[in-house]
Amino acid sequence: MFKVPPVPAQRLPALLRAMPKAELHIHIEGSLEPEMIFALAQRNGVQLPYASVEALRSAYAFTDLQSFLDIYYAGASVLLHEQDFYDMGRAYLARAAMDNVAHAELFFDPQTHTARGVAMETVVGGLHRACVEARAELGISSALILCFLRHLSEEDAFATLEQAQPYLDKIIGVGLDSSERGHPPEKFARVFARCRALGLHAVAHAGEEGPPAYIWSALDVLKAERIDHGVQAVHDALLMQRLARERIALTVCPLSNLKLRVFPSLAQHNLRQLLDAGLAATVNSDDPAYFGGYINENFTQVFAATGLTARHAYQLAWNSFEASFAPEADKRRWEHRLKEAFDRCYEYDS
Ligand code: HPA
Ligand SMILES: [Zn+2]
Repeated sequence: MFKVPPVPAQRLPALLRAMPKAELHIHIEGSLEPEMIFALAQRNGVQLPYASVEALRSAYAFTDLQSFLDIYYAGASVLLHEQDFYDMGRAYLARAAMDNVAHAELFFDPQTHTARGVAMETVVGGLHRACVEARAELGISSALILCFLRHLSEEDAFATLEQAQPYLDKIIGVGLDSSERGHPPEKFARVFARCRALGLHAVAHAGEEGPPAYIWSALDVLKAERIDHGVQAVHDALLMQRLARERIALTVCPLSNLKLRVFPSLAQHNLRQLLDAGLAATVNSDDPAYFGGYINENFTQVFAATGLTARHAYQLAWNSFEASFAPEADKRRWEHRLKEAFDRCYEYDS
């Protein structure tokens, strides 16, 4: 293992920003900034229940996951055309490249769009074009993960998979998101089995607000390869041992957890506990336009609040590459760049 050099505390934020990293938990609809929501509403003739960008932004005061989801789905209603999905994806990838994201795996929620009459082809086509062009023009690698909305039925999820069949070459995997409580992973056992048989990777949100039992069933029933959030695992010692032993990555989202009141303050976030227990945790932004920061902001704020060190930073970035679904050769290249960033750490200014 690479020996992480000592990094003076004042240089740590600059190192966090400069180090290459992968983002594995970003809902692309959650990257829609209020300005873009208004611009798309105007372009598409969609009426919004907010008078201005400021009025919309001031509605971003959440008390839990559901209070966020209500406004998040309303924001996504301005997306109608292939170009809209392209613009949204491209804007996120440009922003992520500025944060030295080498690779991003983008969640998208097709049911939010197909329910409004938008075709699957429009959604996947626009997002895929953004990924292809961003790689060529910005050098950022990316991939798409189709998420099923867990508050909807198994039947609806199967219909969505059916609609996605012609575009499976543009999708690396499936996920499970939306309202967690009352919608356990086992509700989607058969859909996930079908997806895995089709060669798709599987991930699932579990243990954000829901109990450790949902993490167990995401692993055992859905065969999820990563757990999105997973922070409630600390309440189950046996589960913690399993996650550590099997190196199952948790895609942790500190600012999301703060804004949705999963933790009362960032200082009380359990990221350090997860890392120190040997879990393959990563840092991600979840829905950056809604939660007050992109990935680097998540890194710098959670490090400042919890006293994480350069050794943790290296581990988090390394975990993000290891846990990604990218080709092994890409992972090795990014991990080499990561080491170089740490070797140059004396160059970074606070
Ligand atoms: O954090 C989240 N949890 C569940 N569903 C979501 N959809 C967007 N963000 C989230
Ligand atoms: Zn999420």
